[in-house]
Amino acid sequence: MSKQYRFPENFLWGSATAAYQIEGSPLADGAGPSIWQRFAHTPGRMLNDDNGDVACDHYNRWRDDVGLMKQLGMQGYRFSVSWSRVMPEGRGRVNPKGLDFYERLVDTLLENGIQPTATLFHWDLPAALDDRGGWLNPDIADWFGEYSEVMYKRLDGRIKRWATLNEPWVVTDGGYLHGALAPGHRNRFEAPIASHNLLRAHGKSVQVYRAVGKHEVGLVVNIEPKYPASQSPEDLAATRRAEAYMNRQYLDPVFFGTYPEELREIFGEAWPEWPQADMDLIRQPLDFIGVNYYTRNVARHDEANWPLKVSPVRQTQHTYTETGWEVFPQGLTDTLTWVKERYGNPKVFITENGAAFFDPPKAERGRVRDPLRVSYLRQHLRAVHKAIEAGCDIQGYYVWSLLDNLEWSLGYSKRFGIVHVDFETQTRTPKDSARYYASVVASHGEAL
Ligand SMILES: N=[N+]=NCCCCNC(=O)[C@@H]1[C@H]2[C@H](O)[C@@H](O)[C@H](O)[C@@H](CO)[C@@H]12
Repeated sequence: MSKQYRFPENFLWGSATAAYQIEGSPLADGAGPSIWQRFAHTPGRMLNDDNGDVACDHYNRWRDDVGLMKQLGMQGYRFSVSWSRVMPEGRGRVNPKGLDFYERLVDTLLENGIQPTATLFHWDLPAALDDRGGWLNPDIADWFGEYSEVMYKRLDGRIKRWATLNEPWVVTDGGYLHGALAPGHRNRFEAPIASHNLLRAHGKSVQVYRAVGKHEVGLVVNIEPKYPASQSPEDLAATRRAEAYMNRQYLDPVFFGTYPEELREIFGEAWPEWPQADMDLIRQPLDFIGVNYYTRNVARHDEANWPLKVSPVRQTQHTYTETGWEVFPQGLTDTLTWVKERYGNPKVFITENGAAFFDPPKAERGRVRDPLRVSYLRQHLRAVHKAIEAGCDIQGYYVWSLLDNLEWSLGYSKRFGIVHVDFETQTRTPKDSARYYASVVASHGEAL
């Protein structure tokens, strides 16, 4: 075996999913609706009118899915908790059957030697809270703190690593600025408020964890490195705006207590003055940062592209995935070294990395060949190793995703899983990429 890809002894190899994308049964056993339950049942919002009523039926098949992770040798599993399954109205009443579901899942993961990592909010806000303004209502920081306390008190210790939020940028950009994701708003004035309240809620949750938790809590962000299409002043400024908007908007407040100045430039009159008390709340010390990496962006100035005035430039020399993302593994190394240099080499887990390539709706004689995904994983894991060799404190990697699942408003049209799901029969079939990833895990990276 080549020794060139040696990973740290305690490096954790896992896979990741999210509640609304895999569980199904969104209203079972006393669960309340989330905004994604509402959004997915709103005509015209979802490709092919797909929804999460069944998804991967993980709510009923969770034990077999843990068995699948065991079979693949997974050491960790990152999942998300459906807030409205646990608290149907988002605050106040706790639904014991909702809590029981996650407790059984966690106990079974532990019995199988798999470390659970839970994300408290992965986009599926309780609909009852959205009725009260959702992320636009400043009270949501306390609502999220209350929900966090329920989860921390019940499961901390068995869960030793918590993430408060998943990708506040996507929630804001998709849910409040461009409207492609729930709750489907398109408002330049709402987006900064929602984004700020997401960070305030994160800060409140971390404060609660420091009071009742004994292990680790962090934040998961998507980072997409920006490269200028040219060295023209316009393209360089556009690249800086895009980089501030997607990559610094969340980590700067958390690490420095300040927003990037470009945000006022981008949002203009729609960017409020934020109280110092808010910035102090957001700036809670964290135990780790989760980085989700998919692709890079080559940015050019585009006066017409509201409000960022930036557009991507397609790179013809590289492969693109089914979601239209360039395969660019060097961007992962660049992202990890950028985080190290800008934020003082914090402990990082790559909490999502993967790709959608075309896979058939059904396996053929028990096999699903996905060479492009095998190549994607190999290249990106090598990119991680390169960052580790550059001194980055990377402590784990979760492939997105364990299962083919509901790709939000793109429905079931995009398959990210290393395990194929036949959505007619719910049959799971490990793809070639699952076998490859399992061999990498078993060899602790040497099979890369
Ligand atoms: N150009 N461009 N932009 C790329 C920006 C990526 C934004 N989307 C994500 O990161 C989502 C993350 C989410 O956690 C998961 O729930 C989603 O299923 C995956 C796959 O979509 C990724």
